[in-house]
Amino acid sequence: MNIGEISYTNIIPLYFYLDRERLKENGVSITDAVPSKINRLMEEKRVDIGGISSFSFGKNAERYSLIPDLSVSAFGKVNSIFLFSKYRLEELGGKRIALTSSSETSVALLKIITQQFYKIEPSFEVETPHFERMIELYDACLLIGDDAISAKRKNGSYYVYDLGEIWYQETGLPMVFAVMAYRKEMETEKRELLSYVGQSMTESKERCLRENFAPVVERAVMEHGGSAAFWESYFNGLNYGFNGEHEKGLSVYFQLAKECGLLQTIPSILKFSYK
Ligand SMILES: C=C(O[C@@H]1C=C(C(=O)O)C=C[C@H]1O)C(=O)O
Repeated sequence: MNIGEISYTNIIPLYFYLDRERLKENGVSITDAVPSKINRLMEEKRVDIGGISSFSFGKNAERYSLIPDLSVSAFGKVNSIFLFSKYRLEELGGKRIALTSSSETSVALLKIITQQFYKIEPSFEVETPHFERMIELYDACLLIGDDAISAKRKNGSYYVYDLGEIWYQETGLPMVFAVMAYRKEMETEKRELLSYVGQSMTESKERCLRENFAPVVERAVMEHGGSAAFWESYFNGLNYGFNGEHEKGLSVYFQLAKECGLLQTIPSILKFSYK
C-alpha cells in the first residue's frame, strides 16, 4: 500500500502521529508531494490512499471512497488560499489570472467565484507557483498552502482575497479543500491495513486537537519561520472533521462546479465503514 502525503503544513495534523516504522514493517510506503501530484498518482493507481483535493475526489468518486471524519476544511477564512490581485476582484473581468499548478480544489473554486458569484470572465493560465514571477506577468495570481503563506508575508500593495472567506460569505457553508480518500479496491485487497491507516489518522488528528497543535506548531516554526502564535491561530482556523455540514458544503461545491462545466456529473459521497 502507498499513502499519499500532501507536502503542505495544513495537513500535518492528520499524519503527525502515524507510526511510520510500523507502517513500513507492514509494507506501507509514503509519497509526499503537492496536492495536484498526489491527485494524479492516485488516478494512476500509484497511490492507494491519501489526502487529495476534494475536486479530484469529485472527478473520481465512482472509484474512490472517503475515510470518515477527516478533511482539511474551513468555516470562513482558510488563511492559505489567496488570490493576490492588482485590481479589485469585481474589476478582474477580461484580465489575466495565473493559477498555481499545485491545486485542483482552489482552481475550480476561483472559477466558481468569478463565474457564479461575481459574474465576471477573466482568462486563466496554469503556472508553477512563484509569487514574484506570477504577479509580474499577470493581473492576479492564485496560490495555496505554504506558497500562499510566504507570499502573504512578502506582499506589499496587492489586494488579497481569501477564497475560504468568500465561499463562506456566499454559501454559509464550510469549504472542504482536501478529503482523505482511498481507491475502492483497498476495501477488498487491503481491508485491515485500510482500517489501521484510517484509525491512525483519526487518532493523530484527535491528539493534535487535544494538544492544541503544540508539537505541530513547533515543527511549522522550524520549517517555515513565523511565530508560534501565527501557526497556532492558523491550525485553529482550519477544520479537520467531516460531518453533515462538510457534506452539504461539498455537495454545493460539486453542483456549482458542474454548472461551470468543470465536472460532468455530481458525485455521490460514500464513506468507509469500520464495522
Ligand atoms: C488549506 C489548503 O488546502 C489544500 C488545497 C488543495 C487544493 O486547492 O487542491 C488541496 C489540498 C489542501 O491541502 C491549502 O493548501 O492551503
